Amino acid sequence: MTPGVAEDHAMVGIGNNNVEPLMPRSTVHLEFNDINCCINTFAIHKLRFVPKHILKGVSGCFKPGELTAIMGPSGAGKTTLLNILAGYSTKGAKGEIKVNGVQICASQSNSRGGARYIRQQDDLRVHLTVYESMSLAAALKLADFTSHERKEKVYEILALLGLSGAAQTVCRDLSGGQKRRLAVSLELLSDPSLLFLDEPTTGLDSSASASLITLLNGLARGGRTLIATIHQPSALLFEKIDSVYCLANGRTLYSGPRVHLLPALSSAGLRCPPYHNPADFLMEVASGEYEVDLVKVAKTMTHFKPEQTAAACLEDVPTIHNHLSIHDDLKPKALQSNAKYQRSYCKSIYRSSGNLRQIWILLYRNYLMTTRNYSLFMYRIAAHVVIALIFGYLYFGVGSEASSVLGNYVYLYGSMLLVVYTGKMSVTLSFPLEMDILKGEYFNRWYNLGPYIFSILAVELPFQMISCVSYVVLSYWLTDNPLEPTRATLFLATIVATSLCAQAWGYFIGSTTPTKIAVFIGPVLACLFSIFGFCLALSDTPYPFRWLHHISYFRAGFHVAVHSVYGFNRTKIHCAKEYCHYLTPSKFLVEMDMAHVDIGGNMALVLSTTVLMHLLTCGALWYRLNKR
Ligand SMILES: Nc1ncnc2c1ncn2[C@@H]1O[C@H](COP(=O)(O)OP(=O)(O)OP(=O)(O)O)[C@@H](O)[C@H]1O
Repeated sequence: MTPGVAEDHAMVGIGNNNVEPLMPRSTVHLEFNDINCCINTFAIHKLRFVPKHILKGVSGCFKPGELTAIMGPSGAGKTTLLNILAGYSTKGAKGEIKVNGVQICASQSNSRGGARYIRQQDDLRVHLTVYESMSLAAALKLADFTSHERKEKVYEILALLGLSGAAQTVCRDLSGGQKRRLAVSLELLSDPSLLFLDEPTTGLDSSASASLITLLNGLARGGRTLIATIHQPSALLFEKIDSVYCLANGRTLYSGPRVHLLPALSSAGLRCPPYHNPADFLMEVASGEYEVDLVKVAKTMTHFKPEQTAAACLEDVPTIHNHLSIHDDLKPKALQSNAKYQRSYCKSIYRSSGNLRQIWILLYRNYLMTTRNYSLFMYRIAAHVVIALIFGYLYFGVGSEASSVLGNYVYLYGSMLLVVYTGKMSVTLSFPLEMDILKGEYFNRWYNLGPYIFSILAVELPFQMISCVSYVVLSYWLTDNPLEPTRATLFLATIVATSLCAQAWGYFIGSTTPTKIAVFIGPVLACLFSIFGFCLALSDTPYPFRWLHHISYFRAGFHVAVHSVYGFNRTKIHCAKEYCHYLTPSKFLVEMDMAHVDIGGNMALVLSTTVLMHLLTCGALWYRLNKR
């Protein structure tokens, strides 16, 4: 461990009982000014795009040591604001964000002081246990820790979030509240100073919500800046919130300490009835139930708390730092004068593991998940074996009989179609189904895209190969096709390569099209490509469609497969009938327009298409993950 990191460990309390456990290494002041968000949406009745102003010049600041609730009626722009502040989605955003005084543009998607974002949906790997999820995340995020230190940290966080008892529970079986707490625990591993949570209490009952908010409050007390969108907290829950940021129709209605909310509302002539939940009252006001001019109300409330203006935000830093016993070096003056220092100050000092180690950890994670969910893989192998038996039965012995050459041709075509469909369709939904969780993990910097894709392919590629081999070995033998090593090996290699090419297409389609389109575009493309070379000879193909013949990996694979069985000067085939039209294999190849098949060229087409599709998939995923 490097000396610098050892010091940092001391600061976060690892092995040091004098410091508050799990205290972040730095504090983050988040200030934002005049944030606007305008998105062009298509208006069907006007048949054109019209601008939709979601946020209209909102400003405010969030301080360390506080849990701030972003509240407001549905559609007020809470999630949009949270996304922009976190840098998660900045589409259509304008304005200025300052992290410890360092300015960034709202439309920039870069780091907001090493922020972590916990989204509304539980992005958990359901087949892993709580402990496995935590220890794998720790292995990815805490490269400089020894395994003993990582283990200690995992247990420390699990204890803090009340999950010690559920450590060996599979995530799928956790309650809603436990899932939310685990989502928080996973991000706490790298001690983020700034944590965004989108509706953490949605779907939880009142007691689970209360315990989660209490916990978030405790985390904020450790010096973190916690910002959560909360729909309609109960009075009990509201008590645990330090600051309130309320939006109404995309404008700031109130920004300030919770305890000042009711006096501020009163100053605008809005008195909360006795025994009424202040949070409910605020929501009623924000929803327009009191028929008051909300812009005027907001203005009056701002005047009620002048210290809540953005300029006052940084002035509070010394107090907070003193309160948190942060290192003397991290003083506000230095923060204001040295932008470069401020940036490093905000960054997470926890070093993520390198690419090779990420591959190793992600492979292990995939292995664990696959062993827990092996039925899917078993079904796939079983499907290939069953189809091999059915084809073997239907086309029994056709490969060695001249009168059944056309039957064998259909078997070869059917085999190609099967491996193309299974290769493509088994992975088409891989990325769409993974996308949400991948986005969350990638945004929170668990790993890089390269190791992630490698770890997926390292499991899927061998598996598809095994499926193809089990199909070919059985069906090829039952149909009595030539067992000469060269022919059989070439046939097997062609089938496997074509299937892997279809698989690469499946990944590409899944990573570029919406789920519902992906599931039908895959078969449509497979069907289109299969026509060329099987039903349609090149000479019969109209000129505008000939390029499809040339780029069809299906055609290339199919021609090589047929050639491996009937080409290479195969001698006359046994004829059990009086007359067999295709007694000579070369005659069959000539009539099928396959007399001259360029084996190398076709295989190169299949392999290069495979590589190209994987590269395009990487590019598409990278774009989707980095597009904000
Ligand atoms: N990408 C988008 N394109 C068009 N409109 C959008 C987009 N994102 C958000 N909106 C619109 O902006 C408004 C605010 O959305 P947002 O999700 O921020 O509200 P919210 O306050 O979080 O609501 P809720 O509490 O219901 O989740 C809504 O009317 C929503 O339809």
